[in-house]
Amino acid sequence: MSENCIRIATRKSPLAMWQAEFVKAELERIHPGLVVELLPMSTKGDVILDTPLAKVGGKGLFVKELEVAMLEGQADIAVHSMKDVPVEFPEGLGLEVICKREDPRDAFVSNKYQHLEELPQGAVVGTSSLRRQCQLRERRPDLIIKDLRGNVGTRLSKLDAGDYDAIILAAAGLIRLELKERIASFIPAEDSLPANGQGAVGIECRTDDERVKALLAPLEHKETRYRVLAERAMNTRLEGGCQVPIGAYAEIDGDDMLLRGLVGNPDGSQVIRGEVKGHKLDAVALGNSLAEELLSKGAKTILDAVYGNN
Ligand SMILES: NCc1[nH]cc(CCC(=O)O)c1CC(=O)O
Repeated sequence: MSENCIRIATRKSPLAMWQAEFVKAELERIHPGLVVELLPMSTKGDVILDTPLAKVGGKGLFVKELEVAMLEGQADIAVHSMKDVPVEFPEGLGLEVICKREDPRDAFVSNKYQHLEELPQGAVVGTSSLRRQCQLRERRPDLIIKDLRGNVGTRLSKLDAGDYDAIILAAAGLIRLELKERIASFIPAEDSLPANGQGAVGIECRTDDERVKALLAPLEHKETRYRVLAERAMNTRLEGGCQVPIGAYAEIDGDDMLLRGLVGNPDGSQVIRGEVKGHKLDAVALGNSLAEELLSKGAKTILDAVYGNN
């Protein structure tokens, strides 16, 4: 591949394309003369759109094809929503850069109501995220949760068609796609603890590609990396697949990190919460210790039931 070119493997969804274009623009701005090309691809996760994600199973549905492209040399880097990146990378690939985080909160989107609290008894809420479902049901067992899949645009059109009273989406995706005005209200982390990595974009590349790694380095955002490291460490220790509602959210103030986590049942009948505080440089240790705390408080029973380890 030419010395002065970088090829980005990306999914074709508008959000994935936005993220790839963002990285392209940043790289071209920082390295005048560098040519950055996009290689848009379909992934298994894009193809199986009519099955609830929790039932599709298998990790990394949205990244595998991109990784093959890098290993085979058709592409140099892949840009991912950190939320969708599996904890382990194939031999020869690694997550070189984590970019500055967008708003990590979940967003309440509705054409009729401003806030979650305004929803009447039995209102229909769209989400396919077990994490969001669990936290909604915990407070409002009366709500009817209906599955909602597809790209951000598809989800909004299903809301507009009247299929739901409200839907929950990541604020970051809406903001990036210039759809911020669709957000009726931001749901505070206390009420809907975000998924690990939500709102952060990561860049994967071949671990031995020093040329590409040097070009990518200026895009790294340290604070976001510590936060995402802590959140992912918690998830990793819990072996969090997509069948279990798990939330993990780290914040940094100076050198201090506060990491909050939860594990629950999809129906919200059991929700286990915990938090740890420590130095941001101990992000991974904090994630591990929070996972241990959650396991000892009963998360183990929930996980065993879901994974059939009894
Ligand atoms: N699971 C799909 C997905 N992956 C990343 C985002 C949003 C943006 C982000 O978290 O960076 C979304 C959509 C959503 O959850 O509403």
